[in-house]
Amino acid sequence: ASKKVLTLVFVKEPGKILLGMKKRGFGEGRWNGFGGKVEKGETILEGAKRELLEESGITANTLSRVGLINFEFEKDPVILEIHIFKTSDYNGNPTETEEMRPQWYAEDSIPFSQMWPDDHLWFPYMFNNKLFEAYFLFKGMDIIVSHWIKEVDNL
Ligand SMILES: CN1CCN(c2cc(NC3CC3)nc(N)n2)CC1
Repeated sequence: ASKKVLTLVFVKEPGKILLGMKKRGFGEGRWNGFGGKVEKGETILEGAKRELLEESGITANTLSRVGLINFEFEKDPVILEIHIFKTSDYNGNPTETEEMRPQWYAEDSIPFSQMWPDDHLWFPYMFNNKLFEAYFLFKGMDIIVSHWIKEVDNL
């Protein structure tokens, strides 16, 4: 199996979270945080900040770690390793880009039915500031065959 390292960043305000509607590509039609691939010559953190800026117009001054998830798909050798961050220390206003249409959501009305099916399982860890590691085995893009989530002290 091979591993693809990806990032995912959430922008937070008290009681609110910024989500983006993915307009094309992987995850199109689902609300999510902002992220993408980590390029050669950049750290995961640099990649996360770059993708946030490219996809939302927001510059994160500091990112804090939220969790680490490995996703596997039946019959597919490529594992996605997603490094998840959040920020509430940032500059700029959410701006629609070719990739994403940003919108603020109250934390108690997240549109989970229009998001990846794993999200409602690990979002509570993010909201409760519990650092976590997780693994999900998917069948296609909509069915979780198995998963685990554990709190960790550090990643
Ligand atoms: C660069 N992007 C970041 C977001 N990402 C995913 C994936 C995901 N589930 C996996 C079954 C697909 N769940 C969330 N929330 N985000 C895909 C790669």
